[in-house]
Amino acid sequence: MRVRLEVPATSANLGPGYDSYGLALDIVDTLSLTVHDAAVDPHRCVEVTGEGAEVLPRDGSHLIMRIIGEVLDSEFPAVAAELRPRLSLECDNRIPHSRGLGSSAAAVVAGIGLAAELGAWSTGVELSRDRILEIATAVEGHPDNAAPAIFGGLTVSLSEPVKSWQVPVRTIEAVTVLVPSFRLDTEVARGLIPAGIDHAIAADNSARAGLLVHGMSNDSQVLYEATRDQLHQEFRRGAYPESMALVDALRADGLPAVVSGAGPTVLVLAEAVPDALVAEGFVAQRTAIDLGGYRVSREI
Ligand SMILES: Nc1ncnc2c1ncn2[C@@H]1O[C@H](COP(=O)(O)OP(=O)(O)O)[C@@H](O)[C@H]1O
Ligand SMILES: N[C@@H](CCOP(=O)(O)O)C(=O)O
Repeated sequence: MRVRLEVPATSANLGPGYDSYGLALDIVDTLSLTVHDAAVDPHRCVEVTGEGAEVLPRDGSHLIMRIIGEVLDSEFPAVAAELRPRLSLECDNRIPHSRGLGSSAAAVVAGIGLAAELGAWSTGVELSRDRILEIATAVEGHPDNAAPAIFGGLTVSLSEPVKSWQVPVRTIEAVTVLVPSFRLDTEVARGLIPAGIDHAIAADNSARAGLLVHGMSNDSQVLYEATRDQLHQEFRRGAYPESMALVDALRADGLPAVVSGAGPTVLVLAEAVPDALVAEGFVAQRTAIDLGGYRVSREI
């Protein structure tokens, strides 16, 4: 028995929607989980091609394998001990790591989705996508990447209680990501956010977050005003100065540019960016919006 799963990259925040807004992108990791007849070598149960192939572990400490094991234990305890030693995983990774494109959320969602499919096959019990979001949010600490990876499109999510809604995207079909070669660990970037925030800033961000929904659904002309943020990007400027310089230059040219997630990738809510504006060290890529979230299928 084999389960195949494709999971999209995601861009969180979109400017004003810190820890709540996210967009699924057509940059996809493909995973294949095999259930063998007998136990496999636990030190060599994972194969990786593409992003991270040189550094990711090949044993049960691999993030996706670890999540599969934890979800089998917690959600499908009757079959977990019998299944876990017989699993091997193949990963074909396309989502860049530590660039603000939701690679860790994609890995976590993939692990839960694979475990859910395996659990359903062996017990008949289905995990809903809402439950998968709850589990992924508990692991990630925020729902904004996991929600679009699960449901697709543009999502607005709450952390308490964990809940997410899809917002129809009608004004744009694709966006541009400008991906640098340098990395920033999301945990490090989260450590730069202050605990409290000025009331006027919160009010301004709230207005722009509402406007962003209007911009994505009805009127792309408002996307420039809608994407200004004061909740997170400025506090992190010192951690990604090149990205903020690029955001500033793109915005000076009238483009709705923001830092993607915790950075350092820059996201522009437009299908193209003039070549002259692409700063050295960044690679511009047009990417369609993924509308369905992760896809899973069984091969028996
Ligand atoms: N497909 C994957 N398989 C295994 N580990 C992964 C995968 N994707 C991400 N990770 C882990 O997550 C780390 C990146 O997480 P993070 O700093 O949150 O960045 P991102 O913004 O890309 O989510 C990687 O260095 C790696 O340890
Ligand atoms: N809201 C989070 C989003 C992190 O996204 P990632 O793709 O950088 O992991 C934050 O801004 O910290």
